[in-house]
Amino acid sequence: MVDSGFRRGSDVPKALALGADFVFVGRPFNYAATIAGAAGVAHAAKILAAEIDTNMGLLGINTLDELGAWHPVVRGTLPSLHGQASGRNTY
Ligand SMILES: Cc1cc2nc3c(=O)[nH]c(=O)nc-3n(C[C@H](O)[C@H](O)[C@H](O)COP(=O)(O)O)c2cc1C
Repeated sequence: MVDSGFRRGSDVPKALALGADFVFVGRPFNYAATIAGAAGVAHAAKILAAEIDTNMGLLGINTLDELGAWHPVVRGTLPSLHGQASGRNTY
C-alpha cells in the first residue's frame, strides 16, 4: 500500500506497476469536498478514473493486472532507439 503525493491518473499505474496493491489519494478528495461536497468528490473520482483509463490505453493494456515493473521508465535509462541498449541514454 502506498500513500502521499498521488495526484493524477498517471501516478496510479506507476505505483501499481512498481508493486503497490493499493494507492491512497487524500488531499485531492479533500479539496474536491471543500469545493463541492459529495458531488465534488464524485466528480474528482470520475476524473481520476478517466485519467487512469486514458493511461491504460496509452500503455496498451486492458486491465491493471497487465501492469509490470517494466512499464515505468526511469528518466535517463530508456534503451537506445538504434538498438544499443546502453542504459545511459538521456531524452
Ligand atoms: C485534512 C487531512 C485530514 C486527514 N485525516 C486523516 C485521518 O483522519 N486519518 C488518517 O489515517 N489519515 C488522515 N490524513 C492523511 C491522509 O489520509 C493521507 O495519508 C495524506 O493526506 C497523504 O496523502 P495525499 O498526499 O494524497 O494527501 C489526513 C490528511 C489531511 C490533509
